[in-house]
Amino acid sequence: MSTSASPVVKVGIVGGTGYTGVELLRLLSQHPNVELTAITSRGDAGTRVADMFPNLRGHLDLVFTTPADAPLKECDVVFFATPHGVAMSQANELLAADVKIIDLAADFRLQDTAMFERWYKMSHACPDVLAESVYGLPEINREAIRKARVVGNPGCYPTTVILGLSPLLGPDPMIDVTDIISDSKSGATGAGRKAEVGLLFSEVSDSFKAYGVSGHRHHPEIVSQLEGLTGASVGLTFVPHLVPMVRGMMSTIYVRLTEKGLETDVQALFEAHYRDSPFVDVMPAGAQPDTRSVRASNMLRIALHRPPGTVDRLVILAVQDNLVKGASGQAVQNMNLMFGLPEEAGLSQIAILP
Ligand SMILES: NC(=O)C1=CN([C@@H]2O[C@H](COP(=O)(O)OP(=O)(O)OC[C@H]3O[C@@H](n4cnc5c(N)ncnc54)[C@H](OP(=O)(O)O)[C@@H]3O)[C@@H](O)[C@H]2O)C=CC1
Ligand SMILES: CC(=O)N[C@@H](CCC(=O)OP(=O)(O)O)C(=O)O
Repeated sequence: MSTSASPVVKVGIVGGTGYTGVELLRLLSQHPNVELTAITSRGDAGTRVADMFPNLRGHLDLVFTTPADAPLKECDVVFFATPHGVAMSQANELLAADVKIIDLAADFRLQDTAMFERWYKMSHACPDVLAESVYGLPEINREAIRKARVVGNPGCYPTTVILGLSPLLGPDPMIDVTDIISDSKSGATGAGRKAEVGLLFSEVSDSFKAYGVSGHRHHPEIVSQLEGLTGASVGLTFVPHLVPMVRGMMSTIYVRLTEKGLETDVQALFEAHYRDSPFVDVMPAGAQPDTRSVRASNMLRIALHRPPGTVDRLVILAVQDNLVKGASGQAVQNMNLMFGLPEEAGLSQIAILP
């Protein structure tokens, strides 16, 4: 990285043709401190990036290269916008060349290798690198991310659930941590750009369904982070849904307040907790955040409700763009911290309405 008054970070992206890859390209091509150096595709090597993605015409003059030909070792940081298992196979080689790594997949999210192997059906290629990696959720791990060489960017659902609950946790939590319910919904880009019958327009549109109810790989990721924040066993019912929209994610989280929580002004608690977090907006009590209000921006909006019918129920609404705060925007936020840049650099986009 150059160290002039306006430092420049040389960036490589493995997996530039997918949805999170093109979102990284959109954000990084406008970032004031980034020089995009390498972008890979196995199937489209030789194609100009702006020919595949016309939104980048005039902003990016690069050609896809194969991962083997890409000058990844000349970069300061490489983003892996690839399926699970790709980043860990190249991590040691890149680290030896002094290249930092941000993985958008799950190779560096679960510290327990047995748990990783159970959920992802592959053995971990570099447990030593996993042990030094940092879970890339800046709002809970900001200082550790600043010093990290390897960051495991969170899954999209976990970002909404963990940030929706984090102010309520700690050794003496405000909620009953044994009984948390998250009813979560994602747009179809959450499943990536791959060709699959279940993702066809005719299958997804004009319909609405739950999936992964008996087990989803984000469940252990969320639980392990919540347990780290509270130091106790967490009981979570997590039900993801696929909704007929392109981008956007919403988690509706149901909890029961403890005596301590009932005595606390939870609205003030959330506002104080996120006062210095530029990408978490705690809306006024009773507000109704919608996914449109965060579309294409790195913002996660939260609102708290105390619905009638019980004395201790708190409902937390959390919305984000799954491709931005849920993936590529969060990855850029992590890069900013790792390179001593302002956390908001390149991430000031306001949501698109309508
Ligand atoms: N979509 C979302 O909302 C979110 C996704 N994620 C995670 O981010 C990662 C990327 O997701 P997404 O962009 O949606 O996925 P896509 O399926 O849209 O894209 C995957 C990309 O990886 C490349 N690729 C596939 N296999 C390999 C390989 N063996 N070596 C190198 N490159 C490879 C493909 O490019 P090519 O075939 O051209 O080489 C393609 O560019 C995934 O791990 C996903 O789970 C995380 C949070 C949210
Ligand atoms: C709608 C949809 O299918 N979403 C994906 C989650 C996307 C994501 O964040 O997943 P990773 O953990 O793979 O990074 C799913 O449920 O598998």
